[in-house]
Amino acid sequence: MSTVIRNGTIVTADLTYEADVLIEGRKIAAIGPDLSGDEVLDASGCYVMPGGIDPHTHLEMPFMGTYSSDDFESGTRAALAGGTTMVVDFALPSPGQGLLDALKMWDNKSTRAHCDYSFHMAITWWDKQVFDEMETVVKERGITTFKHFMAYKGSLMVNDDEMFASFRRCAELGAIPLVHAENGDVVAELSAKLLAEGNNGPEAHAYSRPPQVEGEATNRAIMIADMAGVPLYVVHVSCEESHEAIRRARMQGKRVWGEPLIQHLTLDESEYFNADWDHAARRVMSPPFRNRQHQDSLWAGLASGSLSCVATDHCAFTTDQKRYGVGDFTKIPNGTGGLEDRLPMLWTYGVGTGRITPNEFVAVTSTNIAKILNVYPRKGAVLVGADADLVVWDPEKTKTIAAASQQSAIDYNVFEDKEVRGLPRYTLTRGRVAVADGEMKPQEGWGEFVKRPPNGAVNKALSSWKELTAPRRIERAGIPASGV
Ligand SMILES: NC(=O)NCCC(=O)O
Ligand SMILES: [Zn+2]
Ligand SMILES: [Zn+2]
Repeated sequence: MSTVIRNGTIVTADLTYEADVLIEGRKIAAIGPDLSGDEVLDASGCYVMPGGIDPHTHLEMPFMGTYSSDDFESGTRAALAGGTTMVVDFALPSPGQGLLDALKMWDNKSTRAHCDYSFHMAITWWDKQVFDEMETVVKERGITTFKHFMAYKGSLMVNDDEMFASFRRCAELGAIPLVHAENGDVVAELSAKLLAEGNNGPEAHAYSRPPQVEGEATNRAIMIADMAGVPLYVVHVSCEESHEAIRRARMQGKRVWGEPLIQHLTLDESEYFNADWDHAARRVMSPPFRNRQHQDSLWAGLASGSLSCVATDHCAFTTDQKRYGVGDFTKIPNGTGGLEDRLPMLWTYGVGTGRITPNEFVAVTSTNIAKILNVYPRKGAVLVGADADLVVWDPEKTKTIAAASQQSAIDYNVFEDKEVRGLPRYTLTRGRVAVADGEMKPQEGWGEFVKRPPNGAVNKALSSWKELTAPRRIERAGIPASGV
């Protein structure tokens, strides 16, 4: 069975050109003029792009006394509806739980996925078992990224000594550490003070996490990674202070990537001042939404290349779940949705306004992360031999975002009423048409786990450089090396 995508304009991270795409089975078999196949998809007036890769989701995540409400079934269905064909979720051991044990739980949940997926592994505690199991996670399971929470004191947070030890282990294994960069100690102090002063509404969540807590933690993680000799990926960069630390590090030759979210790019802190408690609480996430200046900084980072990937951190809680925090903002489950809306929102507010080009759009939604995760060009590419994870993008198609018509299982949408221009005409997952003109054709269980090889090009280059510039003993006549 073959499929040909006809009459479209291919847009990749570096090229725009007219050609047909022939798919045989799960792969792209040919690219060129006048191709034919058993099934024809008309792409007239459309762009043919690599499907989106969302590197940051929390599907059915146990968190703050509950579970996020989108699981791998509804979450990946939402992804495909919006043109995303691969998600990377976080396997999260509870403190004291082994990494391999936690992975079994994520293996079970993910059997329902409609599109391909991979995992990051979180390091939530530290001892010899974790150190040892990291090797199996990388070498046998093909999971080469390890997340560290510098916030959520008392639950997921790790301290600097644990982070340094884990970063060094990542360096040895050719893996990449990720950080949620907020100073958890300061957040805990500020939260207690705000509550004591009677500030218990959702807006106090934002007051408890000012940009400084993010800037400080980002800079600290960058320096720790540099001392450990490992690249670093900073998730959900929301403010200039954090972006500044990343920008500076990159200019110094440090290997650091920053990931803003579509929510921080397009929604601002005024959401928390809404008189409706539910409206504000539904938007509580960490880091919180910021002001216009921070948003401008993030957009500039995407255009200039100092920020690399746009994600969602999709972690969706219903209104009822958010209400656990009535009277105490620290109990509002942290997280927002966005899987279905990331591409249309970024196209509308990024390409539609001229802040980024269509090629930059492909880079930040797909190709850059495929390279960072070392799965390029199998994913993130329109090339012969690549997986046929594709989106046929209609730049003129419009809709008004509404919870009533979304795939996500929750009862609201943080982008409610936003008008978007630019939507999938078709979404293909490994050659299978999962969305056709707004009609969903999902297949539960179609999604496959994507194993990733360690030691990508950046890890290799950085370890060579660190080895070359490592401190060396000065030989002195009559002084033995052992010190005896
Ligand atoms: N971001 C957020 O508020 N919730 C999801 C967990 C995390 O990434 O911190
Ligand atoms: Zn986080
Ligand atoms: Zn997250």
